Amino acid sequence: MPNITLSNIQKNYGGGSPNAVENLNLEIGDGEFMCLLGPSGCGKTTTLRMISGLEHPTGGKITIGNRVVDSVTDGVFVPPEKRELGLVFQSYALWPHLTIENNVDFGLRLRKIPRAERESRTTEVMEKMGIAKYRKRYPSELSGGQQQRVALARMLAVNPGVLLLDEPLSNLDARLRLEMRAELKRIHEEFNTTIVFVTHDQWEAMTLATKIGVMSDGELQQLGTPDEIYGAPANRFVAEFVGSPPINIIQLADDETGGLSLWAMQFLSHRYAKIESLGSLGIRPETVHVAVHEIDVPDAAFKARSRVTGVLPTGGSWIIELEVAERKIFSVTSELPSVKAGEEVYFWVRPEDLHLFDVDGNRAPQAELVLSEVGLVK
Ligand SMILES: Nc1ncnc2c1ncn2[C@@H]1O[C@H](COP(=O)(O)OP(=O)(O)OP(=O)(O)O)[C@@H](O)[C@H]1O
Repeated sequence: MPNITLSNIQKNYGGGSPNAVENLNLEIGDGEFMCLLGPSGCGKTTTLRMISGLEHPTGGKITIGNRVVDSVTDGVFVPPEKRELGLVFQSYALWPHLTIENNVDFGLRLRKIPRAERESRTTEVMEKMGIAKYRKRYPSELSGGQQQRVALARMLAVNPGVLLLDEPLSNLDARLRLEMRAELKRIHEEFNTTIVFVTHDQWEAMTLATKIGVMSDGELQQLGTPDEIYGAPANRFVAEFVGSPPINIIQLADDETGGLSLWAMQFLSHRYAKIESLGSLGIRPETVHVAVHEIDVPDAAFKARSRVTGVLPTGGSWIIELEVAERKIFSVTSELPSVKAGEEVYFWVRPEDLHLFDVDGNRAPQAELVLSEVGLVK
């Protein structure tokens, strides 16, 4: 199955608008489940449509396998139907006048596949997708989730090497979404298909992807595995976009934020000499520990005295809201908290759990390394 390579891809829709996609370089490997993740308007759909050939880039080159399918400088453009890709968009239009079986069969007919082969292929895919029992029904007689599965089956029947999916689960309720996510993951494993999936839903991306490309304002912010994106965000945008509840950010070198910023700077300057190059400190809520007594806090930890202002059950876990020097810090725990609103406590964080960003908001890995090494030495 082919690799897809985007080199310096740019897209401008004209009319004086800014570039919808800017200097995008992306390599999608064989068998990859790549999620393009980002807020509304960041250029995800435009990118997917350029891969499919539904949209023309205004700069750069796209290669699928060994074939250049788009090259602005060389004037190459391969139309969508010649790219051998499967497409499913938010609205997964099925043919209303055709039965489910004929909808699934549709692409095979177009390709003039012999009847016996068509029948066996259609049956196989419908059985795998759990829709064989609806084969004689019409789309209007199925639920949204069932129709979604028919749309996927129709695509899988022609066995495309690559599936391009644009928010294909956005119309489903929470339970069906979950089921369909599991279904997609299964399809990916079973059919060994390369999948490019567009979503603004971080959970969807984290649960499905082998690689995530986080986009903002037409630019790729980070490309990495879900663990890399979550555990080592390349900049503050990625850190704040991924994670729920969101990462706590403490702005450094800003006297007006008061005590917490100052304590953070003191803590960091004891361990990391070049404090002036740092701009902010990020702390994921699940790494914020709460202790009633100072003695329970490890020596090397970053700690601050705080007050519990709320304990919020979320079903299976709790968010503890803490206030320190007029700032809110959120902690998440899966164990029933022993603290109550109004109590004075310490919150503490292991040095290796601190995310450091420079003044431009980019991750400062060297500083983190120094910090965690020094931090562990008592
Ligand atoms: N056909 C078009 N003509 C002009 N501008 C467009 C067109 N399609 C998209 N844009 C603009 O390009 C930018 C990127 O849009 P795109 O649809 O790729 O974003 P997205 O990340 O997929 O957003 P969403 O999640 O809302 O679908 C936006 O500013 C959008 O307004």
